[in-house]
Amino acid sequence: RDTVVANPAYSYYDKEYLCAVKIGTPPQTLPLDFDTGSADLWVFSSETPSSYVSTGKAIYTPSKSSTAKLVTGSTWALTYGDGSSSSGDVYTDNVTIGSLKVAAQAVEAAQKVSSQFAADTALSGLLGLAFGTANQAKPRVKTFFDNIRPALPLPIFTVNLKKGAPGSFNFGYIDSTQYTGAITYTPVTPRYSLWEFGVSGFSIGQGAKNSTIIDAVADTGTSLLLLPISIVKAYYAQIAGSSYSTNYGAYVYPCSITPPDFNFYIGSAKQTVPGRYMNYGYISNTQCYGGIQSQGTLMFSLFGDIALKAQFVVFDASVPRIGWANK
Ligand SMILES: CN(C)c1ccc(C(=O)NN)cc1
Repeated sequence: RDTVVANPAYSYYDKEYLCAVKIGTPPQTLPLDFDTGSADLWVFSSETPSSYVSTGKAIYTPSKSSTAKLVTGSTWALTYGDGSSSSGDVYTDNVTIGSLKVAAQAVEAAQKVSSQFAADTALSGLLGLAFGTANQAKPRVKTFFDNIRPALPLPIFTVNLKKGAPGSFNFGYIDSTQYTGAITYTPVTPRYSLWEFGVSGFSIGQGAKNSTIIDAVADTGTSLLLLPISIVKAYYAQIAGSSYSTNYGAYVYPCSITPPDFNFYIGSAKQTVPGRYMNYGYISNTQCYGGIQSQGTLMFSLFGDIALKAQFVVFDASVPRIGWANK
C-alpha cells in the first residue's frame, strides 16, 4: 500500500493532476496524468520528435535504462474524447509509484503526439487507471493497477484531488482522515471498460432533488463536469448574466457571481460540488469559464476533476464498485 501526491497543473485551472512516476534503471522520473478514463501508460520518449517535446519536459529514454526491453512488433495508438491522440511502440521496464514497484510494466513510448499533447508543457504522459480491457496496445498489455493489485491489501485505489492544492492517489487502503461522514458505494458497470456508475438524482443550489438517473463515468483525466444539456441549461438558468459563448463553445458566467452548488446523489447520499469550485478560469476581466458543460453526443456524463476535487472517491475493483464521500 502507498500514497502518491497528485499535483494540480496549470494553477487556478486545475486542468489536470500529475504524479511522479519512476521508470527504468537508474530511475527516470516523469510527471504523469493519472487518468481513470483510459487504460494506457504512455510517455513522451526519446522516440518522440523533439519539435513536439517542449523545453524542459522529462522524457523516457529506454536506451539509458538497463532494464528496458523492447516488446518486438507491439504498437499502440490512442484517441481521446477531446480529439487528442498519440501512438508508438512498447517497452517493458521497472515502474515505481511511491514505494509500489512493478517489474516489467508495459511502458508505451510515444513516436507521435497530437498538437494538444505537444502544447501541454506540464505532463510527460498518462497513466491509465481504467479497466485493462480498454487498453489500446496491440497485443493488449496490463495497466499498472492490474499488475500491482495482487500485492495490495485491498484491490482498490482512492482519489483525493483538491482545488488548487496537492491531493493524493492512495493504492490498497482507505485513509479515513481524507473524508467526512460515510462512504456510499454504488456498483460499477464496466460497459466501456470505464468506471461507469449510476447517479440517482441531482439538485441545484438549495433546489429540490430531481430524481432523474444520470449515467456517469468517473474520469480524473477530464477537467470538467460534463452533463446532459437539459441539466446544464437548468444550472446556468440560476446564474444571472450567464450565456452560451459560441466563441468558446461553452457556457460562461460573470466572475462577480458565485454560482450555485451542484449536488448529485449516490443512492440517497447527497454529494456536493461547491459553487466556488465552478470557476474554470477567467476568459476576460469579467467573464468566467463554467466548470459544468454539456456532454454533447457522449453516451454518458463525465464526472471529471471539477466534481472529483470536491469528493473522496474509492475505486474498488473487487465488485467492481465506486464509493463517494464528502470531505
Ligand atoms: C491532451 N490531454 C492532456 C489530454 C489528457 C487526458 C484526456 C482524457 O480524455 N482523459 N480521460 C484527453 C486529453
